[in-house]
Order: sequence, then structure tokens, then C-alpha cells
Amino acid sequence: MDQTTPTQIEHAHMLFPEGMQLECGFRLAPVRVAYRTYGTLSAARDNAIVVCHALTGDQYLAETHPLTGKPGWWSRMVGPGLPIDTDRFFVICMNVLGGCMGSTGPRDPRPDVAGEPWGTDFPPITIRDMVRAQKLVVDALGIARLFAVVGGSMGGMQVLEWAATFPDMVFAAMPIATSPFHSAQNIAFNEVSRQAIFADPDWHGGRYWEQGAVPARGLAVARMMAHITYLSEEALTRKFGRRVRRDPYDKAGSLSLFGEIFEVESYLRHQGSSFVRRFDANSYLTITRAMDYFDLGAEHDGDPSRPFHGTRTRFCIVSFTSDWLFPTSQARLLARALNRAAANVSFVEIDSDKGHDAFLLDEPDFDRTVRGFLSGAAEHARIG
Ligand SMILES: CC(=O)SCCNC(=O)CCNC(=O)[C@H](O)C(C)(C)COP(=O)(O)OP(=O)(O)OC[C@H]1O[C@@H](n2cnc3c(N)ncnc32)[C@H](O)[C@@H]1OP(=O)(O)O
Ligand SMILES: N[C@@H](CCO)C(=O)O
Repeated sequence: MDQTTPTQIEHAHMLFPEGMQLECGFRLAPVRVAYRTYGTLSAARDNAIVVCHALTGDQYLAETHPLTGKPGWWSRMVGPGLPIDTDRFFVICMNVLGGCMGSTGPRDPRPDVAGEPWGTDFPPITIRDMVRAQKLVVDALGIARLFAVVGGSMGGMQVLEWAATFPDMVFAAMPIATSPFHSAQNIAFNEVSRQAIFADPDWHGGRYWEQGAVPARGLAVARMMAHITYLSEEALTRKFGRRVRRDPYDKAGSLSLFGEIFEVESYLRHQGSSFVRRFDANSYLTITRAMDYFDLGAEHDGDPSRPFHGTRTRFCIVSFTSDWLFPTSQARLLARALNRAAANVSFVEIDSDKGHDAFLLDEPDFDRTVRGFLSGAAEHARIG
């Protein structure tokens, strides 16, 4: 594991000194958005795709990650000749507002108190705020209309918010493994994660920098619990079954209570500890809250179709059969809402036993769906 710490990295970014008005009413200034691009912007500036990352992703989409040294989270999807073909499209990926990989977030110095980070005083962020911050970058790049916006999970929420808030800017939209609102079950999972962080003695009311420690134990437990929801029973069984790591009987012949007995325990601990090395607890709180607040119908008497009335964006909704976090039933609600809005919408349910994270893994049917939808839309948009 690379020993680089998140704060040691200089991320490519744009700085907007005027900042932006947040949905909560707070004016956040300055605003910094860290981003990466792949491919070449066409002379007509008509081939741009914004890819939106999920809860713990970041802008390092299709290159070696500077912290982990691993390939970017969608390296198998984005690149020359790949389903999101950078020989053809110009891909932009931005770290979300509130994140911890270079965009303005709780770890940044607050402008009003010298030498202090925002911590838990960082203003609440919504998915729309994230998208409006991304639009600052898209505008600055001189792109008047995006060919497409694509993303999974919380990235899918941003896709929907892009299409709802800036309908004339989005030609094609691909919301993957997502929902028109964050469900009660998902808010509940997020709350368990947050409580795990709060229960850590190193949490210190969110001012953990004062102690020179981070709430590593709580953040790791939060990730361990959340990671189970990203998989499926079949995926966990296939990976580990009931395999044991060590003999559960100690030298005295008693069954052990403690330690990593089963492989799956060891795996989850590994997921938890590696997460702590790349993520900030206050960002985790900010971003999980943004997901919880997401509800396309909230300002429309609960009707998620209303933001899309009159839309000309063409949509392709994707869900996975074994995703129990954002199940197909929620994707269907989205499809029905878009149908009621008379949108141009297709809906693909991919047969997969890999759970919610299937969108990050090798699923040939999914790859074909992404490639097919973008190629078809590009023909209609008359791109290259
Ligand atoms: C979507 C976005 O916007 S970006 C966010 C996506 N990235 C993440 O979520 C990062 C963490 N998540 C993961 O790694 C996810 O499981 C995935 C979906 C990205 C990858 O899935 P898979 O390829 O199936 O990997 P898997 O879940 O098996 O994890 C492999 C890791 O577990 C470790 N592991 C496997 N078995 C064990 C075990 N018995 N004990 C301990 N560690 C184990 C491997 O060594 C490997 O570690 P490494 O990642 O440090 O190299
Ligand atoms: N595992 C991914 C997807 C979660 O929705 C992440 O951590 O961002």
C-alpha cells in the first residue's frame, strides 16, 4: 500500500473564488472542483460525457489512483475502444463537492477561522449542489451541451439531477443502479454507518484533527457494514462460503470468540482498514446525508415525473437483478416516472449475481448496454 496520505496530493482542479449558493442557503466560497479528463474535446465541443462517481469514488476514473496505486474505478469501462470510448468521447470526472479528493469539503480550511478545517460545520450539501458545482467546470471548459451524463449509485442520482436541473444541457443520460429517491432502508444503513463513526472515542465531536487521530475504528466499521450491502449473498458465498482462516479451537480445546476465524471476517476488516486510508469521516457524513436528502419528487408533491416534463433527454436506466440496495423495483419507479413525463426512455435489467457493486465489475451484458446506448445516442446526436 502506498504511504501517500490524501492531503499530500496536489489534485488538478478549478477554483471558483465567487463560490456558489447552496440549497441550504449558505454561500460557499471559494469553491474548488478537482477533476480529470480523458480523450479529446471535439472542435464542435459536442462529444463530452460527464461520468459521476458513487459515494466513495473520485475523479480518478481511468488511470492509476494516486493513493492506492490501483487502476481507476472504471478503467475497464473508460478508455480507447472501451464502452465509453475515449477515441470518440471526451470524458470528464469530478470529485463531488463535500468529498475528500481535492474538491471543497469538510477537510478544507474554513475561511472564517484561521487554521481550522470546516469539520462538521461544513454546510449540508445536496446532490443538486454537487451537480451545480460540476456545471461550473463544464461551463469553464466552454461546453454548452453535454453529449451524455453517466453514473452508478450516487453517481446515478447526479445523472438524474443533471437531467432535471439542466434539461437543455443533457442529450443522453444513463442512471445506473439508482433510484428516484433514497429509500428508508438505505437511509437506515447510512445511519448505522454514521452512528459507528460517532461511537468511536477518536471522533471528538468531529474535531478529530485536534487530537492528531482520526476515528479509524468507527469509519472502518461503517465501511464494513456498508460493503456488505454492495455485495449479494451469492457473491459472498462464491468468494468465501464458510471457509475458515484459522482453526477456531484454541490450544486448550475451547472454541474462540475473538479473532478472524472466517475468511469473510478477514475480508471485511481489510475493506474497512483500506477505506480508512483513503477517506475522511466528515466527508462520509456529508455525502451520506446528501444521498439521504435525494428525492426527485420532494418539490413536486412527491411526483418524481414532474422534473422531467418536456424533457428531450434520452434515458437508459440500468439495474442489476441481485442489487438489494437499489433494487430493480426502484429503477422501475424511475422508469414509470420518466414514462409519465413522456421521456424517451429505455430500461435494462442486467442478470448478475454480484449485487450493487456489479456496475464496477466485469459484466459483459452491462458493458454491451453502455456501449450500445452511447453509440445509438451518438448517431442521433450526429457525433463523429
Ligand atoms: C463507484 C465509484 O464511484 S468508486 C468506488 C469504488 N471503489 C471501491 O468501492 C473500493 C473498495 N471496493 C472494492 O474493492 C469492491 O469490492 C470492488 C467492487 C471495487 C472490487 O471488487 P472485487 O474485484 O470483487 O474485489 P473484492 O471485493 O474481492 O476485494 C478485493 C480485495 O479484498 C482482499 N481480500 C480478498 N479476500 C480476502 C481475505 N480473505 N482476507 C483479507 N482480504 C481479502 C484482496 O486482497 C483485495 O485487496 P486489495 O483491494 O487491497 O487489493
Ligand atoms: N462501492 C461503491 C458504490 C457504493 O454505492 C462506493 O463505495 O462508492
